[in-house]
Amino acid sequence: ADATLYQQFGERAGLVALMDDFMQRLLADPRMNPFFKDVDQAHVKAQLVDQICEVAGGPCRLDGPDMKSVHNGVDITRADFNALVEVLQQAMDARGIPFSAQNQLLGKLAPMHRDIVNVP
Ligand code: HEM
Repeated sequence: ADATLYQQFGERAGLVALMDDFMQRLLADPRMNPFFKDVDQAHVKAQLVDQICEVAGGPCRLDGPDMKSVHNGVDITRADFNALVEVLQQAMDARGIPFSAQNQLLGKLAPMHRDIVNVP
């Protein structure tokens, strides 16, 4: 059978490694650093692992506030959203996640912009 999306991300261990690298890249990116430098990075990474695991069809559930509540304390533009996606793509490339799997995940995350982008 074909590998599931969750399997193509290396299951939970693969997602933990991906989110560790992603957070390092967010902090290293001058566009993203101001958003993430002062947050509880370990917590955000752990929540992202659960969320992506769930979105990719794995056996996890994100337990936390909805995306609108999480992000409404921060001003986020469409350009900010696109920059975060770009950094995520770099992290996925670095881990050798197949392009088609990357695109499937991004297709599931993209509609969340409606709840996350809150500045015109
Ligand atoms: C599809 C895109 C995104 C997803 C799936 C996502 C998901 C998440 C999740 C799961 C959390 C942790 C929530 C919790 O504490 O329970 C979080 C927190 C956060 N996100 Fe996002 N996010 C996205 C886009 C963005 C963008 C574009 C920005 C800003 C450029 C951003 C900034 C933040 C910040 C600053 C926090 C920490 C909030 C805090 O702890 O006060 N996120 N995000």
